[in-house]
Amino acid sequence: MLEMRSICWRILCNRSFSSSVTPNCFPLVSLDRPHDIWHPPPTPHYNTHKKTVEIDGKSIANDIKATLATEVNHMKNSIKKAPGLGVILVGERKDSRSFVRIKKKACEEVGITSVVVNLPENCTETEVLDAVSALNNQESVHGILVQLPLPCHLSEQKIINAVNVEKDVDGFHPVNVGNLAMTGREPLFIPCASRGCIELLHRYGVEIIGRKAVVIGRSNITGLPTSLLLQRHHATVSVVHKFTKNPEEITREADILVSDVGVPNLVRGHWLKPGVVVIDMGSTLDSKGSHVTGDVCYEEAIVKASLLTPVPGGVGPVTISMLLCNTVEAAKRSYQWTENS
Ligand SMILES: NC(=O)C1=CN([C@@H]2O[C@H](COP(=O)(O)OP(=O)(O)OC[C@H]3O[C@@H](n4cnc5c(N)ncnc54)[C@H](OP(=O)(O)O)[C@@H]3O)[C@@H](O)[C@H]2O)C=CC1
Ligand SMILES: Nc1nc(=O)c2c([nH]1)NC[C@@H]1CN(c3ccc(C(=O)N[C@@H](CCC(=O)O)C(=O)O)cc3)C=[N+]21
Repeated sequence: MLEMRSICWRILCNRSFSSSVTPNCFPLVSLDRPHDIWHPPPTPHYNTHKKTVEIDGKSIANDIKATLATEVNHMKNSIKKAPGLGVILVGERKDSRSFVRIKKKACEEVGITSVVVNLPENCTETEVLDAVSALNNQESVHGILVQLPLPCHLSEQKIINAVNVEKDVDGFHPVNVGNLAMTGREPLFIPCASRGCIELLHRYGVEIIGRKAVVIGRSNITGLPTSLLLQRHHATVSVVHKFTKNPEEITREADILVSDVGVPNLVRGHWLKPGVVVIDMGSTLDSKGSHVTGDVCYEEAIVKASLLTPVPGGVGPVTISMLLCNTVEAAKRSYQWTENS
């Protein structure tokens, strides 16, 4: 038996948690706290047969969504309010439209109200800022997401800065990122893909403390927050980017490898140490918009890694469920409502 306490779970349930090690029964895991360091089971279930285990992100996401649906239902019965997500989508990019569709459907599944503001590709920055401001002021909207990337003529920086920090469910506002980076500070929201990555590691019994983690990519939305969050969970983190020389020499050292690049098959078998845990966050949609590919060469990784996320069906669905968590947490904070109130 392992005892695992997480702030997030305590907020959800106001009790500590004890469970046997199965991937589908873990509580949600949030940031580390001095007294909430999670200790892994002595014999992780995933590598007992020395065979690579594929991480089932879909079933974890379903599990999280079921928990959230119950909670949202309680909230509706108790205060007659539902959590609300506002999404701003600019332009016609196929991948962005597809991601927004997925997010909207996931909201429906758990009872979160969602509103999508569609703006044309050639809209002005003022129009986007006005849309952000309208959502900031809308009481029924607790979370705001501006789908990225934005067309080049719009300042992503200005627009993200305009989102109310308390509604920043993407966790991209500099105040939230700064608080994630600084020891002793707590962001209101952790970026969904990074939070999803830690969630998967915890649910599969992967020890993070003291392990060597390598993150490929350093973008504001995935690589950077993932490396910060892994550090907060006490991994020793190296970051690889476009200018890194001989990246495979660095990745071969990794106990945990996270790839956040968007280049299919960048990570080859000889980049991996035998037994490594691989989290493939890459998600590249083909030109027809029908097939998504990760960064890791799956056929080569499956014979080297101990644990591997597939694409699709790995970290992607968990990222979406983390967005739902962040939105429910935002609504709870806004109404000062807990399961026990
Ligand atoms: N599954 C999920 O939940 C999510 C998936 N994604 C996916 O993750 C991927 C990355 O997204 P995003 O971070 O927005 O992309 P960006 O293009 O913003 O960032 C890519 C990063 O990869 C680095 N990079 C590019 N080429 C190489 C290379 N050859 N070797 C090493 N590093 C390289 C860049 O380095 P440099 O900084 O030097 O330019 C940069 O830091 C995309 O496929 C996206 O769809 C994103 C969010 C969530
Ligand atoms: N403001 C903002 N927030 C984001 O979180 C954000 C963003 N902009 N821009 C783009 C990236 C990308 N991203 C993904 C989320 C889910 C999947 C996902 O669910 N993928 C499925 C497959 C999806 C499919 O089949 O099309 C899977 O891996 O199984 C992928 C990628 C979030 N992003």
